[in-house]
Amino acid sequence: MSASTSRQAPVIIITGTPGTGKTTHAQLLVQESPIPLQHINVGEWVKEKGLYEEYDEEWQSYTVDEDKLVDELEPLASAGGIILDWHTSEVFPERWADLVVVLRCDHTRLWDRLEKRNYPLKKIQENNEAEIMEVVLDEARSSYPPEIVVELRSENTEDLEANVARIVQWIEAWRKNQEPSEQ
Ligand SMILES: Nc1ncnc2c1ncn2[C@@H]1O[C@H](COP(=O)(O)OP(=O)(O)O)[C@@H](O)[C@H]1O
Repeated sequence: MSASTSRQAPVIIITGTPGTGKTTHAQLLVQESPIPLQHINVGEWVKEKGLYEEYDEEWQSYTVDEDKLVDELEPLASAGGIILDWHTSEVFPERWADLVVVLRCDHTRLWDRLEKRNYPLKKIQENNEAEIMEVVLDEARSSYPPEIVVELRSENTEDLEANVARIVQWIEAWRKNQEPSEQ
């Protein structure tokens, strides 16, 4: 049920606690992918397209209008060839997803990355705790079939390069699998 046979290119969800490296991975993947992929930084999309209900000053984040977001993304997901980069995944319907990558990072390293981003202390603490408690991983595992959910470490550049190479291999295999149904 996960992969749509009519799609010419897959939908890849890259999720993980803020700071684990989703955007960094997505950007490199766009460069390395054997087929064109559009990187959608969902948080940025929400802001640009006004797909939110309100801005929460205390948490310095937007309360997303999930129905609007799904409606906006539906045509792109149906066509395929996108990377959805967001810290939560359950809002994306299972039928969209061909691969769900969950990035993980040591929590002390994550703390440093979020501090550099000038996040308020409360937000750093919350994200740090979420990473320790595997909140994003649990969410992905409870939203998608186990065979399409992959947990990858994102501690350093070696990890980044190895992860992207692995996703590229997965794309090649996905393409091969699609061939018989396209003829
Ligand atoms: N695997 C990695 N190796 C080295 N630095 C990384 C890695 N992943 C992320 N970073 C760094 O951590 C910071 C946050 O990365 P980013 O991709 O913006 O995370 P996210 O999109 O998950 O919030 C950036 O400064 C990025 O360069």
